[in-house]
Amino acid sequence: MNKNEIISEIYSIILDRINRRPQGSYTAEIVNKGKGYVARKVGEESVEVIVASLTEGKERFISEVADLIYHLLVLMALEGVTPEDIYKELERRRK
Ligand SMILES: N=c1c2ncn([C@@H]3O[C@H](COP(=O)(O)OP(=O)(O)OP(=O)(O)O)[C@@H](O)[C@H]3O)c2ncn1[C@@H]1O[C@H](COP(=O)(O)O)[C@@H](O)[C@H]1O
Repeated sequence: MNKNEIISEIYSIILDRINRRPQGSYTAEIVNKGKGYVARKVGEESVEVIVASLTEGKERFISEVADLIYHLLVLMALEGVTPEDIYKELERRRK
């Protein structure tokens, strides 16, 4: 897989899980608990990124950043916001 496309690929898989809600899908499990639950997971993972940065070292930091990005993508999907929307906003801000 092209590394530059991994965010879009995972986002597509997340959309599929939200539409189909298959058994055994973690995405389906947290989405079934509601947007508030997913939003709180984003908050929880953000705190874990901070703790990893301050006390736990690089490997743990990488793992927690990946967890945060995944949960953010789920929340974005529930908001109807795509990675392309975020890329556009970042592009607009670029100096
Ligand atoms: N990238 C991820 C990913 N990163 C982290 N996680 C899950 O996020 C959880 C991490 O949260 P926690 O540490 O709080 O663990 P937890 O205690 O199990 O979570 P809670 O009970 O608190 O909700 C773990 O259970 C991981 O399995 C992910 N789950 C799925 N993906 C991607 O999403 C796709 C769809 O996954 P499914 O929905 O499981 O099919 C997969 O193909 C992956 O690409």
